[in-house]
Amino acid sequence: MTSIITADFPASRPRRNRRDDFSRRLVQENVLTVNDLIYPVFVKEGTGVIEAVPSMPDVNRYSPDTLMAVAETCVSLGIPVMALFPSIDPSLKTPDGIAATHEDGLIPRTIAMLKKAFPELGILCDVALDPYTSHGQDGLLDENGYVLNDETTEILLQQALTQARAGADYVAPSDMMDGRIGAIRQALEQEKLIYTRIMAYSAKYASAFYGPFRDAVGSATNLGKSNKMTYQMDPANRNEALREIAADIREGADMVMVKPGMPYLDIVRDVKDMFRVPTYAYQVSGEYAMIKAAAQNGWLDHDKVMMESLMCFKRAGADGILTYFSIEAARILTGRQ
Ligand SMILES: NCC(=O)CCC(=O)O
Ligand SMILES: [Mg+2]
Repeated sequence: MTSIITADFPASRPRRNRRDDFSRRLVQENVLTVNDLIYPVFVKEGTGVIEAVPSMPDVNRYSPDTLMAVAETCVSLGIPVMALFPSIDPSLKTPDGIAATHEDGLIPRTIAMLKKAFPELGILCDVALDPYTSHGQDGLLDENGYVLNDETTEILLQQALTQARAGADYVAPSDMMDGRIGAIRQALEQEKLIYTRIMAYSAKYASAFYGPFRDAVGSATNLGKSNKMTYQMDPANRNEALREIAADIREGADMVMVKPGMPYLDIVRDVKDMFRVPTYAYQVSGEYAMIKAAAQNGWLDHDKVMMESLMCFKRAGADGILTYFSIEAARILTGRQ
C-alpha cells in the first residue's frame, strides 16, 4: 500500500496545519451540530412529576405534563427528535407485556400531547416489551424461560401500530427479535401508515452498560439475575452485526442503529462503510453515567469530555447520536439556553 503521506519530513510538517486556530478550523474533517442529536427521555404516569434517576445524574422521569417543558426546550434549541421511554406502574406489568399495545396507554397519550403542542418536534418511540413485562425480558417466555420470537413479534407489531396511530414519527424496535422489522413494515403498510419511519436497533449488544437505564424504567428488579444473551448480540461479534443490519435494511428499515455507542464505534464505522445508509448510535446510560460520575469527582472535565465523545461518533460515521447529553450539548453548540 502506498503511503498517504505525500512527502517526507521535513517537506511534510503536519504540525503546520495545527499551529493556528484558523488553520485547525480549515482542516477539521467532521462537525457536530444540533441536528445530530436525539434526546431520550423517561415518562411516567402522574401530574407534576419530575423524579431524579440516581444512577443517571441530571436525568429525570417526567409525567406527560412536565415533559412538555422539556419538549419546548428541545424545540427552542433545535434538537430534531425526542425518544420516549416509559417507566410503567408495576401493577400494569404482566408476563406478556400486553399493556404495550393499549391505545390509551401512557406512551400513546404522551405522543398525542407532544405532537399537538409541538408538531415540529420528531417523536421516536421504543418498540419493546421489557418496560411492560413482569419478568423484565423483551418478549414472551416459554416454560423454560426462553424468549419466544414469532409470538413476541405479534405483540410488537401491535405496539408499533399503536404508537404510529397516536402520531409517532419513528418507531424504533429495540428487542432484537428476528423478522420484526419486516412484520412491522408490512403492518404499517396495510394500515396506510406509509410515512412512519422505522429506526431499527439492528446491532444491539447484550451489554452491561444498560444498567442505569434499567433503573430508570424500573425493569432492573424484574429482570433480576437473568440476562438477554439469547436475543441481544455477543459483544465479541463484528460480522454478525453486518448480517443483522443487512437483514433490517431488506425488511424495510429507514435507518439503523448500533448500541451501545462508545465501545462499539468500530461497528458504526463498518456499518457506514458497508451500507451507506442513515446510521445512528446510542450513547447508552452506562456511558453517560461514567462520564457524569468522573466529572462529579473532578476527575474529568465534563463539557470537554461530553463534546469529544459526541464528536467521536461523527468521526466513526454516525449520522446522529441518541444521547442523554443532548440538551447540555445543544446549549454549547448553539450558545442558547
Ligand atoms: N431500548 C433502549 C435501551 O435499552 C437504552 C439503554 C441505555 O440507555 O442504557
Ligand atoms: Mg435482527
